[in-house]
Amino acid sequence: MLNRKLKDPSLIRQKCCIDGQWQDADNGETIDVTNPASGEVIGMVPRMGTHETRRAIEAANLALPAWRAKTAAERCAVVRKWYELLMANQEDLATIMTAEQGKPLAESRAEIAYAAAFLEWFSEEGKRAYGDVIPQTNNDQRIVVVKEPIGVCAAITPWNFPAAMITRKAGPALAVGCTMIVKPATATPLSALALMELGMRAGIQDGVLSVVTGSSGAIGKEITSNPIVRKLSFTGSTEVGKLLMRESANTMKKISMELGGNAPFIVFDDADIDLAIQGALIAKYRNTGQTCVCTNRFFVQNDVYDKFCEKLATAVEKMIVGDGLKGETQIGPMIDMASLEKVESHVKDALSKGGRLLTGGKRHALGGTFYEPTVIADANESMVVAREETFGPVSPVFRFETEEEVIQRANDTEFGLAAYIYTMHLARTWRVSEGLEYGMVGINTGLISNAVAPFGGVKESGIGREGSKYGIDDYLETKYLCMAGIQTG
Ligand SMILES: NC(=O)C1=CN([C@@H]2O[C@H](COP(=O)(O)OP(=O)(O)OC[C@H]3O[C@@H](n4cnc5c(N)ncnc54)[C@H](OP(=O)(O)O)[C@@H]3O)[C@@H](O)[C@H]2O)C=CC1
Ligand SMILES: O=C(O)CCCC(=O)O
Repeated sequence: MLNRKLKDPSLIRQKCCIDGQWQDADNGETIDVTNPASGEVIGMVPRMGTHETRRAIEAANLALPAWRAKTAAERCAVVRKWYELLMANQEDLATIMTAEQGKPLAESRAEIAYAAAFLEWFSEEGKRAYGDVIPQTNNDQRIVVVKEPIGVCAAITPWNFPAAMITRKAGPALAVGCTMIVKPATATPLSALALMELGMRAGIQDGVLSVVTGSSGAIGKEITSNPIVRKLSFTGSTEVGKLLMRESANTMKKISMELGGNAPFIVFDDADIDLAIQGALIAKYRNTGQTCVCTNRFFVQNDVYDKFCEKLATAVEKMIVGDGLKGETQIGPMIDMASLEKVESHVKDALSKGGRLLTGGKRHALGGTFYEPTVIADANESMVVAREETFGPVSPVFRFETEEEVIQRANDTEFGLAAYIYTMHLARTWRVSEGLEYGMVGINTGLISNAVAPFGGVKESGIGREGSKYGIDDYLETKYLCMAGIQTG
């Protein structure tokens, strides 16, 4: 039983919070929440739809005037308190996350700290939504620019980061005076509801934040069609992102999209290979390969190709697969059977097109949705893994000869989220970083995520930036005040 593992079992909420009230679905329907490591049902949440979502939106609209009228310091104190409560409950929140998502407990703890860091950062940055005074072109006028909260916002979030993707959106929204409705992924609602519970304890007022679980189609349609919602922030697949963008066009919402990737990880001959292996393990196998910034394609230069493949396979072979709640686990289960089957099909395709299996390559003996961490050498561009995001623990390793060639191959995708390069050559670092059509480039590191840095992609990987000082802009409107009559008044 999950609640027996928690210091504070009241963090497990199985109702949604709308307008400060914990509620069931109008028709009483529920959805089971399962542990992907065991298949065990660990809870149930309401299957809400259009009407409940509309009520949450209306409550957010009613709560907006009072929330935006508070001073930035007052709002930011609440967000800061929320941060403190996340950290005070880190262990319980991590346990809930691992139970419903599967990632190793150490990664869940790290995600709670990462999620909390967004609240801490925006509780400070929210006080700095500065405007401007622009030098006038006519002495009778003053040109003043003010920043205002955009209004009622909505967040639709994925299962792979059940806490951080919520705080990365709700933190800036609430800090600058917006209100928000969150629709978490159906696979991981308990983390979202636990965050909501802590948000209420922190003093978030009724209606300022609501969490609605249930039918993604119905909730999504209400969010995108309702004119009250002025902004939608989405993290998830490119396919759903495009659909939501199309649906939002009619009401001309401001949009942030954080979508899929096809990250290249480029290792040059002059790289520190051991450092590159360390980075590769993080950039590829974190969250069992299920992050949008996970490496999808390794490109390794000729002279170090064999050495890199051998070292990577040796390190990957040692990774411990198992239930994330067990302390030693490094690779948890895939989120569901469909994800496992996608990984299987990518591996099968790669091996049928000349890939050389160095380790892994099949379902793990533990059964369920566990898959062996895998390394495939001699990858080539005819393989599906070259084009599609695998979203699983598979490393295809491509060989390259020249810098120009690898930049061109790395950019040969519709995606442009994260890229990684390993080289000790300073001028090359600049050339390659500038040549890569990606929103983020890790240089001699496999871990780029940081609340103080701008996270986001180019091309079909999305629109907008989250985290950092840039992440606040998406929740603000710029208003221009033209003040005349200065000389005559
Ligand atoms: N960029 C990223 O970080 C992520 C990328 N992905 C990629 O997408 C693939 C599929 O994963 P999946 O979880 O299905 O991703 P989705 O894009 O389907 O899910 C992300 C969120 O969108 C919701 N959603 C799904 N369909 C709709 C809709 N029609 N209207 C409104 N909301 C909707 C989901 O709800 P619900 O859970 O209820 O379906 C979830 O809350 C992965 O294998 C991976 O390749 C997935 C997650 C994150
Ligand atoms: O994978 C994702 O859905 C985005 C979050 C990843 C990160 O912030 O590191």
